[in-house]
Formats: sequence, C-alpha cells, structure tokens
Amino acid sequence: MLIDGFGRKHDYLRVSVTERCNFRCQYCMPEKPFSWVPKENLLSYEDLFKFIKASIDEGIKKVRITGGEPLLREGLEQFIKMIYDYKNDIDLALTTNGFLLPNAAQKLKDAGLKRINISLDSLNAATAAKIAQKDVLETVLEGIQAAADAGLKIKINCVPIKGINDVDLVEVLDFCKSKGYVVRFIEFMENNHAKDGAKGLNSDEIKAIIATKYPNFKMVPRDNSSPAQYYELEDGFQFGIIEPHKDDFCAACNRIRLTAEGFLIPCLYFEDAMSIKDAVRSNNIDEAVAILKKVLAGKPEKNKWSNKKDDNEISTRAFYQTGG
Ligand SMILES: Nc1nc2c(ncn2[C@@H]2O[C@H](COP(=O)(O)OP(=O)(O)OP(=O)(O)O)[C@@H](O)[C@H]2O)c(=O)[nH]1
Ligand SMILES: C[S@@+](CC[C@H](N)C(=O)[O-])C[C@H]1O[C@@H](n2cnc3c(N)ncnc32)[C@H](O)[C@@H]1O
Ligand code: SF4
Ligand code: SF4
Repeated sequence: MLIDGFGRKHDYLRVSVTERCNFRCQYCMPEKPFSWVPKENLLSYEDLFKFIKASIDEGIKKVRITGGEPLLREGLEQFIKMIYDYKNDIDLALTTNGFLLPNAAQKLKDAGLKRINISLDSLNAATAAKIAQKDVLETVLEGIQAAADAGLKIKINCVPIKGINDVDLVEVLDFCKSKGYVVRFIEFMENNHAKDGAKGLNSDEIKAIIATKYPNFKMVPRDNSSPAQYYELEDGFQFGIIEPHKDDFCAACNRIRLTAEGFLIPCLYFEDAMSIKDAVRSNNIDEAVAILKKVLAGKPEKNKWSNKKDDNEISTRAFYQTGG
C-alpha cells in the first residue's frame, strides 16, 4: 500500500505521455512555441509501463493517461492495451481535448479504456476558438459523440474564464444534461504559463450563473475521492465544481503524477519532483519504487491557494507538463 507522510492512501496514478498539444488554451499554454522536450528525453511506453506495473503491484487502482494532448503520441492504444492486459480491473481513464477522438475513440475502447474526460469550454464556436486559439468546436463535438458511440463513460471538464465563456456555462450544462454526461466546472488555477490577465470564475460565481436557469440546486454530500463538489438540480441531474482554491480535498488526496520525462510530482501546486527515468531505463524497478515512496513521504499536506492574501498567489507548475 502507498501511504504518504500524512497517512493518506494513494491509489491513483496520473501519467502524462506528452507535454505537446494541438491547442493553445489561454489558461494552460497560450504562448508555447514549438520548442518541445526532445523525444529522446521522454520515457518510452515500455519504460512508463514498467513503472505503472510496479505501482499497480504497490496498490494503484486507478490510472489516468493525460498530457499535453495524449492522443498526439503515437501508439497510445497499444500502451493502454499493455496496462489493461496487465490488470483489467484497473480504473483506466484518459483526459483529452477530444480533437483526435473521431478516429481514436473506438480503438481506445477496444484497447481497454473505460472512461474518458473531455475538455469542452463552450458550445459557441467562436468562443471555443478564442480559448483554444484554433477552430476546434465541431471536431471536438464529433469526438465526444464518437466516445459515446464507442461506449466510453464520459465526463466533461469546463474551465470558466471571466468575460470569455462565462456566458456559456448554462449551455454547457444543458448539453451534458441532455446527453447524460457528467460535467465539472473547474476553477481556473493561476499559473505563470497562462495568458496574462486571465481571470477565472470562482465557485460562487459559477453557481450564480447556473442559478439564473436552475435556482434550486442542492449540495450533494462530498465523495472524498473526487476533487469535485457535486450539486443536484431539481430533476436529479448533478454537476460538479472543482475548487482548488480550497484545500478540503487535499485532506483526502490519493493521487500522484508521473510526467512524460519521468518526474514524479507529489502535488499539483508545488515545484518538487524526483525522476525515476534512470531507474526504469536501467530496469532497476526496486529503485523506482523506492523513489516513489520517498516522493510520497515528502508530499505536502495541501496547496497554498487557500492561504492567498491577494490575487498574486500563483503556481509555477505548467498544466501541460503535469497533465492537470
Ligand atoms: N488542485 C487539484 N486539482 C485537481 C486535482 N486532480 C484533478 N484536479 C483538477 O481537476 C481537473 C480535471 O481532472 P481530470 O483529468 O478530469 O481527472 P479527475 O478529476 O481525477 O477525474 P475522475 O477520475 O473522473 O474523478 C484537473 O485538470 C485539475 O484541474 C488535484 O489533485 N488537485
Ligand atoms: C492539462 S489538460 C491535459 C489533457 C487534455 N489536453 C485536456 O485539455 O483535457 C488536463 C485538464 O487540465 C485543465 N486545466 C488546464 N489548465 C488549467 C488551469 N490553469 N486551471 C484549471 N484547470 C486547468 C484542463 O481544462 C483539462 O481539463
Ligand atoms: S488544457 Fe489541454 S488542450 Fe488545452 S492547451 Fe492545455 S494540454 Fe492542450
Ligand atoms: S493540491 Fe496537492 S495535495 Fe491538494 S489535492 Fe491537489 S495534488 Fe493533492
């Protein structure tokens, strides 16, 4: 079992397979030029898999593949199949912007993927294009449909940004309600890779917008394994809000992150990380597991957004590197 220094059991591994992306979302990587980490610095699927296998043996029960845009990395289906074939009762999930899903969804499902979380910030094509800095909406909607047709369980992630997609939140919620997808609105986490001046909506602001159409929603008792707080509309449909500016879900944090370059990141907020690259490349899996345990032993208790006295508290972590 993987326990950190605060007694929290860790059973959720998030694995980023690339930092590259075909979008340039304003809240994530608006200015990133095409100067990426060279491919030889990335761990091969075989090396990532060696670590995933060892983590599963240590008690990991949920593996989420993320990025950057994970579908940009060739051979992702085979990688998913390797994990599925090793332990088919793992909660095997993917987070994606959806753009490459029209061709990939069925192959991912066939490889053993169970769930998929897809980013959808607006149903207005111009607004979606403004956020992603590319005309994406139509293809993303096709991708979401392809995932549904393939039988994948779908969650939609939406990051509300002031003055941009705040007017679209009810429409996003209604779309998910009509399709039966879970939807979570994520408070924008300030980080110094995002567009200067980008401002997110906080949970109260998001709720006020939802209340313009659905005034009577109720808070649902918290499931501590999820960073989202759920609310239920009168007809029973639930939507979630992820509030990183609080730290109440840190008390039940169960997740550890591995980057495509082999860094283990104990907390989404902090810069700390340790590399398992040399250990897995030299087949020293015991050493990789020892590093994992060391990283967990030093994991911080909580993020620092909740301590912020003003609007200047920002993380230096890039979401496209950590995988969110
Ligand atoms: N602060 C903080 N935010 C998180 C954490 N985990 C997820 N989030 C936020 O939630 C976003 C969506 O995460 P997803 O990749 O969809 O994964 P998930 O929420 O764990 O998904 P489920 O497995 O479906 O519950 C991330 O990009 C982050 O913005 C966390 O440990 N800390
Ligand atoms: C980094 S992306 C990687 C996967 C994929 N490219 C995607 O967009 O879904 C994972 C998640 O991080 C979220 N995200 C990125 N930057 C964020 C920020 N500054 N604040 C909150 N969430 C953010 C995205 O909305 C997405 O749901
Ligand atoms: S949020 Fe996802 S899709 Fe958008 S730029 Fe970041 S990695 Fe790419
Ligand atoms: S901010 Fe850090 S400690 Fe809190 S839930 Fe996220 S990863 Fe865990």
